[in-house]
Amino acid sequence: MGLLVDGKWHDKWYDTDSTGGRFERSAAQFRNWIKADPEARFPAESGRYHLYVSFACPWAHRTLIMRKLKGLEDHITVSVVEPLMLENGWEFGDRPLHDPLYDHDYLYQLYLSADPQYSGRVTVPVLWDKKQHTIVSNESADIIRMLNSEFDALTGNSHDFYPAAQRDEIDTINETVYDNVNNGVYKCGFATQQDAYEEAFDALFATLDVLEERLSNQRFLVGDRLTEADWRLFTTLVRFDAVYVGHFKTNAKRIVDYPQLWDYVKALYQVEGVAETVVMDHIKTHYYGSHGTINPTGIVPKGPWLDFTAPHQRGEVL
Ligand SMILES: N[C@@H](CCC(=O)N[C@@H](CS)C(=O)NCC(=O)O)C(=O)O
Repeated sequence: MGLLVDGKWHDKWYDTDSTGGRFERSAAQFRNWIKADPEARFPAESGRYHLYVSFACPWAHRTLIMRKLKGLEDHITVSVVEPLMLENGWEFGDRPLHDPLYDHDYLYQLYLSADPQYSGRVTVPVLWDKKQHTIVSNESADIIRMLNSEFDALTGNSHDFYPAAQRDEIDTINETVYDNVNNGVYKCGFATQQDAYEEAFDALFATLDVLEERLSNQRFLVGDRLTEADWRLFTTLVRFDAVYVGHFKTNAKRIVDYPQLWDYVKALYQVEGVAETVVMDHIKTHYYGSHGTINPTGIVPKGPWLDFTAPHQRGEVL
């Protein structure tokens, strides 16, 4: 685990000394947009863009799901890094976990080719432009919106996961889910002081209780149709019992203990194409094996046994 400073790699864990033991996620720095407009700097074109992801990462996972649901598999190529993130950060390996574009050993080399003086964390997902050899975006929240709308003319796929009429509601729920759940589990797991951990833990379970209640009255987070808000929540829920409960100490309850949330996560898992984006082996190997300060032995627990394919009650989903 490390970061680049003025173009040089440093092997360094997150700094929580200056924040009272609290983990604070830094903002993504490449924030360009692919546009449907052919005159744009990054126009939507088939075969031009590549997604670098980790199967372990919940943020990258959103982009894989959106690529799948928007029928973009023939238009945007993808490659997957090694599950372990160690002293050199994300690494490429032997096929199929190699870098198919440049044969780099480490993801930070890709960041350096986009910006030789880059300072910051080297994160997945990365949306890469093969034509200009640069990073379009390393912010998953932006990437899923581009995939949702900008390639529709190419694919003819008009599923809209961010419909105009629901945007305010989606943005509002996203904010709570991001702070307290998506990032909330990391705030628990990476806290280095008791009060910082407990604060994040309380906010996480208070929010899960609210979501459980909300899902007892409606099928999805925003009314009756699936939106990006659901996919953003899903990638955390699907990792929760297998990883966060133990590794990040988020153990007040498991997702299987919440009847609505468990039903909901199964329903989303069973949407066509989604199951193959959930690679539990990479997920468990990554978390338990990459964070030496949290799990020094690197032992990966064998359980739990979760059946996301069991029947659910949420009706037809997509
Ligand atoms: N804001 C980014 C966050 C991505 C992120 O933090 N990814 C993690 C993997 S789950 C990562 O690559 N971390 C490496 C690091 O922090 O050094 C997004 O949503 O795309």
